[in-house]
Amino acid sequence: MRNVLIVGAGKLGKGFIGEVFDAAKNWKVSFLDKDPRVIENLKKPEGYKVMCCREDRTDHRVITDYEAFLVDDGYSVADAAIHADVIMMPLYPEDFDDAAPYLGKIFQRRAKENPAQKLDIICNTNKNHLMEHIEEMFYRGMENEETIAWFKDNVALRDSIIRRSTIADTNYSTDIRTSVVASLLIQPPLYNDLSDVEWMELKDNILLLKDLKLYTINSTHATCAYAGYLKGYTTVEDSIADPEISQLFDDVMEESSFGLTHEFPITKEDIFDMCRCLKIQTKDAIYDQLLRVCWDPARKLSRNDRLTGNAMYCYEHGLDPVHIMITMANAFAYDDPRDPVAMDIQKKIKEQGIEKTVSEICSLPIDHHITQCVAENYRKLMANRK
Ligand SMILES: NC(=O)c1ccc[n+]([C@@H]2O[C@H](COP(=O)([O-])OP(=O)(O)OC[C@H]3O[C@@H](n4cnc5c(N)ncnc54)[C@H](O)[C@@H]3O)[C@@H](O)[C@H]2O)c1
Ligand SMILES: O=P(O)(O)OC[C@@H](O)[C@@H](O)[C@H](O)[C@H](O)CO
Repeated sequence: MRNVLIVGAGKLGKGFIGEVFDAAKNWKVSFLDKDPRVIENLKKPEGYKVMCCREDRTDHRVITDYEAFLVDDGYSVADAAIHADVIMMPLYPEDFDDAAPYLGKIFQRRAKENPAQKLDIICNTNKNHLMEHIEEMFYRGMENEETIAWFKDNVALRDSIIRRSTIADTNYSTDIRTSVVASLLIQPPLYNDLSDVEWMELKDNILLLKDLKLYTINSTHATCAYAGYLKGYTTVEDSIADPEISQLFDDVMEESSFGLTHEFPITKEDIFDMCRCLKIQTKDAIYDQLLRVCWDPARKLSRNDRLTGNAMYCYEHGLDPVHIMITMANAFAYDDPRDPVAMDIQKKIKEQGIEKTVSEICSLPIDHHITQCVAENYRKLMANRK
């Protein structure tokens, strides 16, 4: 048996990563999470359920054979971390600032007790250009140069690209749905062979491909989600069935393709290849929640993320990103009270006005064409919403 430790046992951790390693049979799966509700639920004898929606069939999987650890001061996960062959980290970007130093501390023991076993750490976020920061966060937890030297010689810290949606009502839910249509693309090389784990694929050029994915799959996903929210829909499926939103989706994809093909040495075929999964219909719908896809609009609107980053590539290469800027305005109008970041943006708009808020959240000058157009779109949208 080989050992995988999954750090972050929320929707993706349980519903995608945990499920595929469990299905691979010769892996012992352990989970680590900081939320006591996640661990309490995972420790129940009935385990957790995943509805795996494939193109031709739906598998109803029940996963029971694993260990689950809470992040605690006693480091109860230490043994699992010291003997892991692979550590998967399906976390939000900001969570690495706690999770990596926590593991870094445990690695001080691993470097002494189990130095020869090679380790792969695979990060699972939608944020690009984050790996140097994550590496620094690991070192922050290590108090001596020997552990850092051991880490550099024996650990492959890698990024990945996630191309599937995995849904549940909460991160601690044990009833999860996942769309099984595309592999996890992992930056090579790894020390361990993952070829027995379905949906894991080594892929070169992850840095470029991650921008490509974020600026197509995620920009259109966000487009659909913010427009859908404003029309009162609650799922991606209902939203995309609306002809107006479907047209906006296509228009944003066109603009994204223009920006990417002008910024990078890639072709429309590369984009089509990455986005092939968007065209695959699963036999049963997963009912992807708009709340999850809209979640944290400040990150999604930040300078190098799926909306502003995309709009800037178009702008810099001479195309006015009219439809991406509609989506950006929709994101500023998104005001679901369950989303604290959206609430924070609404407060900023009230206090300092839309232009300053767009400039601040998107890190663009206040007199920039994109700032001005997004603010204008927002004003029109709000006038019609009254
Ligand atoms: N769910 C999806 O469909 C999906 C798809 C693509 C990418 N992603 C990305 O995957 C990551 C996880 O998303 P998710 O939907 O599973 O979120 P989630 O909120 O369901 O799960 C995240 C889990 O991480 C745990 N966590 C946070 N900090 C931790 C720490 N320091 N130590 C241990 N556990 C910690 C949380 O308690 C939570 O249970 C995000 O970066 C997201 O953008 C998700
Ligand atoms: O996870 P986020 O918040 O960055 O983005 C929400 C969704 O767009 C995202 O999770 C997708 O479902 C996923 O990237 C699969 O394409």
